[in-house]
Amino acid sequence: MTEFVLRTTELTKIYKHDVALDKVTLRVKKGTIYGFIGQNGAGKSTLIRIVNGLAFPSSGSIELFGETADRELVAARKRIGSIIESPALFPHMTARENLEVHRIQRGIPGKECIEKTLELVGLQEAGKKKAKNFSLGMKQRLGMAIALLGDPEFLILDEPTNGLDPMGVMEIREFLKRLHRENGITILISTHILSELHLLATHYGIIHKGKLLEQLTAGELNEKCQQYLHIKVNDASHAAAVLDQELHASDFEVMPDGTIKLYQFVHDSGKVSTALFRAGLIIEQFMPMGEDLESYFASRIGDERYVQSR
Ligand SMILES: Nc1ncnc2c1ncn2[C@@H]1O[C@H](COP(=O)(O)OP(=O)(O)OP(=O)(O)O)[C@@H](O)[C@H]1O
Repeated sequence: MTEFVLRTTELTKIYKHDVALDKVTLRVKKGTIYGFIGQNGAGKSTLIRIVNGLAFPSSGSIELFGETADRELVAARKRIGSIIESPALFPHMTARENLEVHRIQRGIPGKECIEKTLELVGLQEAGKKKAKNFSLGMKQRLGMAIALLGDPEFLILDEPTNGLDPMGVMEIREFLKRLHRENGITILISTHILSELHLLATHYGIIHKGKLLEQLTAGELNEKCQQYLHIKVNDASHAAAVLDQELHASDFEVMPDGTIKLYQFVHDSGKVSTALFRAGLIIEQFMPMGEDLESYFASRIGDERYVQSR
């Protein structure tokens, strides 16, 4: 069985005036949550549309569940559930009725899947309420329910938290985590807001102006965004001795300019300042530093506005 749910090779899409995708080679491993990050117009929706068979590439290829031939791709797409832009809902129908229409349209046998899916997204109590009267969060959950009908192995969500308030964003995040944990589903989620993916994605792909700039795991990203205490004192070697002997710190660096980067005690910095002070050192600078995910993303795509305010 193939290790990858989705692979694209040098995928390119050229519109009349725009190169929407420029030789994108992307890998989504089975069982991962892939955060697909890029600003508006970066090319995320174009890639998702091609994967779903809603647009055709100008060149390059895609592989879904190990299949590359056109005929096999049609069958492979049945194993995908997607929400692209706003979910297609019938406003005058209840959640249950909406699901029933989609079930019939997609030829999914057996009505049992409707209750199961409503329960999965927490809409079993929505009762007679019509979709037009749903909150945005409920609409998004109903959209997810539609995507989840037929037990897809791969869920693709294009900006699923668009317009949601922080509570709604958190709700969706918790729901997706549970779905991933309990059902082992592979998820690709596109967004231009990196913080929404924090604590959710296991892998990241950064796309900018149609080019895939980087793919990395959550662990690699965290390492790049490592937090540390920036310390400047009147005597760096004395301070290093204090860190070593008093605090038994093992992870710090004395920089050529005499400042110290201490990668431990970031959330317990009082201990450090007290030890330095007691040793008679004069503390000139003392602050937590490091990139957060948002500024790392900004620095990768060269967005000066974010980089300078870091
Ligand atoms: N049907 C189309 N015809 C012409 N140009 C298009 C078409 N669809 C997308 N584009 C262009 O391709 C580029 C990538 O657009 P795309 O919608 O894929 O970006 P995105 O990352 O999904 O952004 P957003 O978050 O705004 O949807 C943009 O420059 C866009 O204007």
